[in-house]
Amino acid sequence: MATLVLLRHGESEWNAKGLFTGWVDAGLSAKGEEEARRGGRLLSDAGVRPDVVHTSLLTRAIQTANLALGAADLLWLPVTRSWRLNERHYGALQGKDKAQTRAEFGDEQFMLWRRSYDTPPPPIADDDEFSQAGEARYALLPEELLPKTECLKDVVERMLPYWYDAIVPDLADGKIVLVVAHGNSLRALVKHLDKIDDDAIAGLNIPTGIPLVYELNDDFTPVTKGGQYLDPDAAKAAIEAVANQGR
Ligand SMILES: O=C(O)[C@@H](CO)OP(=O)(O)O
Repeated sequence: MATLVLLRHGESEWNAKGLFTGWVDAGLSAKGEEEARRGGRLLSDAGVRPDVVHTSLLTRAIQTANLALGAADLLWLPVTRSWRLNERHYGALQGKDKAQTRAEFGDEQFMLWRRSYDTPPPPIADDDEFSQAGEARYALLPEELLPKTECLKDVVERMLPYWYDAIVPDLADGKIVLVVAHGNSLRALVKHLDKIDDDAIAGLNIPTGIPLVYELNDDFTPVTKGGQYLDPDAAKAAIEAVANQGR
């Protein structure tokens, strides 16, 4: 049996402003910093002590990992980072206000872009102020792999190689693995773990800063579908809030 802990970063400055964020490198808000610390305390209170950590390359996930690990007195843990755990690239919607986008394009189109499995937003132009073209952080990434937009299906496809090549080997070694990532990269991972179908995944939202613990069987399938949030009541309220963004 193996233990996997998923943690979405705390509230970012852009979450607080209601903007589509994607690969834009927004930092945590003061509330998000506190959520991250609380996530670390929830882990230690529950006696869940990760052995290794995986994060995306985005500041809000890295800050969250650091704050949570600091609160759990685990800042010394080995950490590996990958672009494959990044948030979904939101294409030309990056930097746009969610409520305004919904008002302009209507509820159906807004939800298609936000939660459908295979409809990506329009691609972002390289000269858009919110494009990642030329960012030093992705200098080692071949140009054809740097997304200009992604739907959740694209995220599943670019995330799974990291799951199988980097995370599963740690789990197979008997390590408790903490993955600190994003709303949509974690939705992609949960879709895979819980075998959620392409339509039903639209209804799954992940709250900021609350650890989600999965016990896994020897074949890395969940013992209990959906795992267990360490603060289920807070998770329920926060999931509702994520679902209602832009309204
Ligand atoms: O803007 C984003 O990048 C994501 C996560 O904050 O938003 P949404 O929940 O709308 O997919």
